[in-house]
Amino acid sequence: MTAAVESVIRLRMSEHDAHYGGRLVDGARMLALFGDIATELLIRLDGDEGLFVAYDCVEFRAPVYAGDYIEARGRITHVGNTSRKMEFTASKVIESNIHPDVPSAARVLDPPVVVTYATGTCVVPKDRQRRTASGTVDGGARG
Ligand SMILES: C/C=C/C(=O)SCCNC(=O)CCNC(=O)[C@H](O)C(C)(C)COP(=O)(O)OP(=O)(O)OC[C@H]1O[C@@H](n2cnc3c(N)ncnc32)[C@H](O)[C@@H]1OP(=O)(O)O
Repeated sequence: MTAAVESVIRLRMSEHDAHYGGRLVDGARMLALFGDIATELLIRLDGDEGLFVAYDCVEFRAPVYAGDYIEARGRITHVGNTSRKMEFTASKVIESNIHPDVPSAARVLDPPVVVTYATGTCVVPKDRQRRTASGTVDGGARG
């Protein structure tokens, strides 16, 4: 049996990530994080970066601003022949810009606020899968 495969990325949204009025971050920024999460999940499961074939659900549930700390998580929910179905969440764990007169004021969100939720499917072609029968990646195969 293959152990549960999960991945986590935590980072701060920078001023470069602000795209809209009020320093609002583009929703595509969260999808870029999910792409990196998916890549790690595939490397851990199959020893290959794979390809994202489709999102079947993307929900932007709360706004993200420059200065916020975001924790993105993902897990594989189903392993098919070449397909790997995944579920993703991005949560705001620290909120910045909370005081109109004190730009450095910020607070920890407990519990975190889910800002983006998505499900999707990635593909690793059979000839690129390097998972052994015991569920571990065969590190010896190259080229
Ligand atoms: C980790 C992140 C990476 C990226 O972001 S990469 C950048 C964006 N992605 C791409 O550029 C990928 C471009 N697309 C492709 O190159 C091809 O397209 C694929 C290689 C991804 C797939 O091509 P083929 O293998 O010929 O497709 P099939 O044989 O029709 O399906 C393979 C498996 O994928 C499932 N599938 C196909 N379409 C969908 C869909 N729309 N939603 C959910 N699943 C889908 C099928 O069922 C099957 O699965 P089963 O092998 O396990 O039976």
